[in-house]
Amino acid sequence: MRRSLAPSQLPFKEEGVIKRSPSSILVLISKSKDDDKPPPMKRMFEAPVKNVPVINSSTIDGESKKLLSDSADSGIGLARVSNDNVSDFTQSSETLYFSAVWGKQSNRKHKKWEGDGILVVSKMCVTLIDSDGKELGKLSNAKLKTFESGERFYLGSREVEILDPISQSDFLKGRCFERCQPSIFALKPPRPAQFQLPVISGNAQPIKSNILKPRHNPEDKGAIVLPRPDSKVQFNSSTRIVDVVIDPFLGRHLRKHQIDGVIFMYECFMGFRDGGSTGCILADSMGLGKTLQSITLIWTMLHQGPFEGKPIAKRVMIIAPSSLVHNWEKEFQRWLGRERLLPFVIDNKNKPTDYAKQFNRPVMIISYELFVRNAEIIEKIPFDLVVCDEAHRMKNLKVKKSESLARLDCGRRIFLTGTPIQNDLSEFFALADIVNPGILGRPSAFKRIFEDPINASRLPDASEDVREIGEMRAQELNEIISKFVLRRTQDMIKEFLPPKIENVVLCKASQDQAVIYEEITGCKGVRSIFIGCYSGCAHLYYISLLRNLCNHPSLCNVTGNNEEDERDVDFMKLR
Ligand SMILES: Nc1ncnc2c1ncn2[C@@H]1O[C@H](COP(=O)(O)OP(=O)(O)OP(=O)(O)O)[C@@H](O)[C@H]1O
Repeated sequence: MRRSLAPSQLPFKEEGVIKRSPSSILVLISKSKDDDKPPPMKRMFEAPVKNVPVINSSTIDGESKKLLSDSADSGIGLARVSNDNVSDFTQSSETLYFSAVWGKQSNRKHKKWEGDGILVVSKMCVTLIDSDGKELGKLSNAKLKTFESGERFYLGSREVEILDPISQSDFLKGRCFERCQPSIFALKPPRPAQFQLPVISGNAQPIKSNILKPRHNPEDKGAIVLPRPDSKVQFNSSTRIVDVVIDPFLGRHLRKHQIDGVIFMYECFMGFRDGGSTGCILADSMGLGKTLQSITLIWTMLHQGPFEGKPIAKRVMIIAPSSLVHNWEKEFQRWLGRERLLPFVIDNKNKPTDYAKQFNRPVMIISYELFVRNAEIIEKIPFDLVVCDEAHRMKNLKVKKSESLARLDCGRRIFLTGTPIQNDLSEFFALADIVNPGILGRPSAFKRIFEDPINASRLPDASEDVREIGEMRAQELNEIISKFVLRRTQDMIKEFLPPKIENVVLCKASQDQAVIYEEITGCKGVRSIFIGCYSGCAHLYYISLLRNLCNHPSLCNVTGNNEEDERDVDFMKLR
């Protein structure tokens, strides 16, 4: 989207001053018996009579005139008239796209446009879409009119001005829509050095050395050095850059994919990746060691930083399901030992207010339930990093934990989850929007630009066009999310796992199980499934009933949903 052409900056143009692009005029032609008559005042695709000139064959050169008349002969079609090369789109099925601005119809000279939009001009119709992907109006069977930069026309109750052509690929990928906004949390520059009183001679401090040493030697064998800020990152030129090296105490345990994961999280955390957002989702599948990767990053950030070597984080909060809170504590102990870092675990005795008062234990671990209950107090603690384990719990933006988290004044957020997309893309949107506010745009726009076209393209009866646009949008979405989402599968740790051994052990059914089994398999519903004439969809119901029976007969709860089956299976006999 061309922000320089924001509606507020585009007043209506005065009569006769519309600038015509010298290189390209696009003409939409519909052969009609009215074509030779002057257009009535408020017909679709006609310029407002007062201030917008209508392009017709008398306003263009000879060659173009020929093209127009040729095109007009063949009915509805598109023609591009160009000064240097003339190409005929009359028979073409090509769709063309333009950026545009739109507003209410009015004759006021200095009116502000209400919004940016996109015009989709196909052979048969012209559609105006707003910058959120919402269709604002459509015109089919358009009458003879022209398209070029600066051209204005009416579409329904709106007036539209064409800006520039958009490439087909930008439209198919959804790039022309307004969506990616940078995170609201900009990278904080290092704090300026504190003012120091001039000292009396003789008591002068030794001159600070210009060379700062990294905490661990980057030259050591096996040293893991994190990336330095590059030219994309803004910082004061006098700031000294120091290598950040992972503590070898942890580094020697890290597997290759874990090193990559720590580097990825570090780059996001520091805003070094494209887009500059500072949140990320580590979506490695189960067992890849997301906890160790997070602990490594936390430990590094608590002691080091690339700018003047100053640590980047002073306080870190880890939010986890209550069943995993002590697991986190144990993992800290396992990898760092209590003498290096003793996390502050919030429970009935230790409150967030106690954590806020002390400075020796920088890492606070809290369950989601206690986090929500203490949200108001926690909001006042200046955390530099928040890590959320099993973050798919935030798949709904309206639940309290999501709302409380979104309110935290800490832009450095790391979400850990093995299942970032559980059911649909709107759940993923919620995660992304909390971790990097605004990165996927507004929810309604995301739905229209990505979710709906992608879902539509996966339906079995999707047309070729629908499939193409869905695939392109999916590709584009992947590209956007790859900046802040990292996912690896268990292939990464295959080499570290012992071979899988499967043992099949057959167990004889008990007498009760055998009787119930006969009851179930002999009932009307199951019999009709077996002979293939069951019209309902109770297959899964019976499968889970039989699976429960294998575990224990008392799990066959017949007071379930399916009344018909309940009547059919006479479990009362068993009691
Ligand atoms: N480099 C390593 N060397 C040895 N053990 C490791 C290493 N990385 C992780 N582990 C161990 O593997 C186990 C699984 O790790 P972890 O719980 O972090 O996985 P995860 O990705 O968080 O899985 P989940 O999605 O189930 O939470 C843990 O017991 C952890 O201590």
